[in-house]
Amino acid sequence: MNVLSGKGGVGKSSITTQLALSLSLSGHSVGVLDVDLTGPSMPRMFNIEDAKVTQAPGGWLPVPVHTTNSDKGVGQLRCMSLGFLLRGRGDAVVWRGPKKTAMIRQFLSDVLWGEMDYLLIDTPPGTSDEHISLAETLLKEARPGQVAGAVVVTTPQAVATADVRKELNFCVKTSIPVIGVIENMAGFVCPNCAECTDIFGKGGGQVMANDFNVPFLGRIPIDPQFVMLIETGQTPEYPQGTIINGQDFSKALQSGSSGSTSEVTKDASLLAEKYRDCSLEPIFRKIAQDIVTSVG
Ligand SMILES: Nc1ncnc2c1ncn2[C@@H]1O[C@H](COP(=O)(O)OP(=O)(O)OP(=O)(O)O)[C@@H](O)[C@H]1O
Ligand code: SF4
Repeated sequence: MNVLSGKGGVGKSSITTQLALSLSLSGHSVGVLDVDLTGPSMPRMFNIEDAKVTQAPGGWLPVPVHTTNSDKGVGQLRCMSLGFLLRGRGDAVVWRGPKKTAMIRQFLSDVLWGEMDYLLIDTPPGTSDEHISLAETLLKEARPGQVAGAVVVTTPQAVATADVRKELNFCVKTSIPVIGVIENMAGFVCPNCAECTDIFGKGGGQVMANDFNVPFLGRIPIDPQFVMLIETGQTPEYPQGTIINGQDFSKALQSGSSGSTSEVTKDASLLAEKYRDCSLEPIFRKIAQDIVTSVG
């Protein structure tokens, strides 16, 4: 599935990482392909910036992020990003359209994913060359039923939703099925009392989903602890008595996990363990389950 938005900074990459973690923690084999060639952020978000991609006969081997063993099965998460091929962290890609298109084609055809239940593709904002190339290649090379579709991310305000409407029109024009719309940054979770306030308004995502007759997958609030987790890999720490969506997160922190039955194997990234202590985890888990049900 493809995570898209017409607007930058709405949280596509963060949502891609969290959906990928939710899916792998529930026993699926997941690949994450970062085709944001001008600003690849997956290596940073998964805390695997120093990893190197290995060239094997027949293609590139993606970077393993983590493996989980649970009653639901063995979940694996692997990632491929241009970021691994750039020499330094700050290096930027200044290629023109045809070179970008060629690289995306190569990413889609030359990565040896192995067994995989879901491939999540994180795209740059807009409806640029990358998107058209990606849509064309995906639709041309996929077997019937293999392209699940696009998850479109928006924020609640009107401006974001206007840009995101263009993205939905793009999906209609290029015949990419839309799995659903996610409204991110929907309200702010206060770090003191966990009260959620709708600072950017409310409901733009739901209205847009209704207008395009596509499913609305859910609202994700702003949680400063989530920024810490994503940007620095730091464990979320909620004050005593923090109840979010009916779950006591301060208690979860004391016990070291939020009650999930799955165990992270020794080689697993700490990120997966920390992720389970974040208030947004139950929301992402529900959205991931709904996506699995909808795409099969
Ligand atoms: N629900 C949320 N709560 C708190 N912070 C968030 C949330 N969603 C995203 N962020 C933060 O917002 C910033 C932008 O998010 P992200 O990089 O995922 O957006 P993007 O749409 O992928 O951006 P780009 O258009 O640059 O690719 C990041 O610092 C991220 O940690
Ligand atoms: S939500 Fe409550 S605790 Fe949080 S900043 Fe506002 S008044 Fe203070």
